[in-house]
Amino acid sequence: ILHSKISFQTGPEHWHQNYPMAKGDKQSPIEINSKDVRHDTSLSPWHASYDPGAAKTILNNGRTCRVVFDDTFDRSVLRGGPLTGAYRLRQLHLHWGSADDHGSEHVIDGVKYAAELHLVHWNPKHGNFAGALKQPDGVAVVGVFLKVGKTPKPEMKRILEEIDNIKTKGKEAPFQHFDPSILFPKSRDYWTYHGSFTTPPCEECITWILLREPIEVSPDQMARLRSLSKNGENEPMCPLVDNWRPLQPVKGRIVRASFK
Ligand SMILES: COCCCN1C=C(N)c2cc(S(N)(=O)=O)sc2S1(=O)=O
Ligand SMILES: [Zn+2]
Repeated sequence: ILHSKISFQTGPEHWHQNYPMAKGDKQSPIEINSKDVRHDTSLSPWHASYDPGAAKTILNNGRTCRVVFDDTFDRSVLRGGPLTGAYRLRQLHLHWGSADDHGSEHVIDGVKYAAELHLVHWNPKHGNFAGALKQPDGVAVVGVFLKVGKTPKPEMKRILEEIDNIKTKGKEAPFQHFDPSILFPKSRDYWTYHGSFTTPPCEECITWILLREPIEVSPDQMARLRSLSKNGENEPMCPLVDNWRPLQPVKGRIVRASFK
């Protein structure tokens, strides 16, 4: 019998076959080892000034849960920190695991968090988002770690309540009057380094700003995230979990810290 084995080579170890950047020397995510981090006193604080009216929709694209914002003008912007100029907020999304002991993309001194929130901003000096992807200073992503705890952030509720309306791939729902800066932890401390998208085509256009202090989510909120399906509504339910990319080589890059 001819064993017709169709191997769908879609895993992260195969991305480079279609996206050569995936094997570049500035890939993300990476592990942050505090002993190798350099405290940079010249790093200024970062500031987000977001317009709640810029929030538009929330969707399940089969790979993550994403909130999209109006980025047609400087309406919701990120400034300061390692950045020059104002970067426009385009979307936020999450990466999470099938259990609480893993799920984040970046790892801090061996610690994997249950999830990682990414707020994606782009530099309007490059005209549009597509143009920004081609520039080393084109995109800035703020990463916020999520850990499971007893005092969940009430503001996380808003995103996770919407999840019931976008259970399957392709589902989109209005998501308005939302200021994502309410998701930020108290401390402004961050690490920053130059890296890439953690999904294909893996362009190396991202200034990563990873917040040191995690925010808390409840076990129920994590269960909701894990109740999303990778498949469409007329297909079998396939839990959308473990949508994180494995660690990539640091290749001599310096990670700077805004704190001692
Ligand atoms: C409305 O947005 C259209 C483009 C959506 N994007 C697609 C990704 N896979 C992606 C992954 C990103 S990550 N995990 O490196 O932050 S940022 C990003 S993104 O470039 O913002
Ligand atoms: Zn991401």
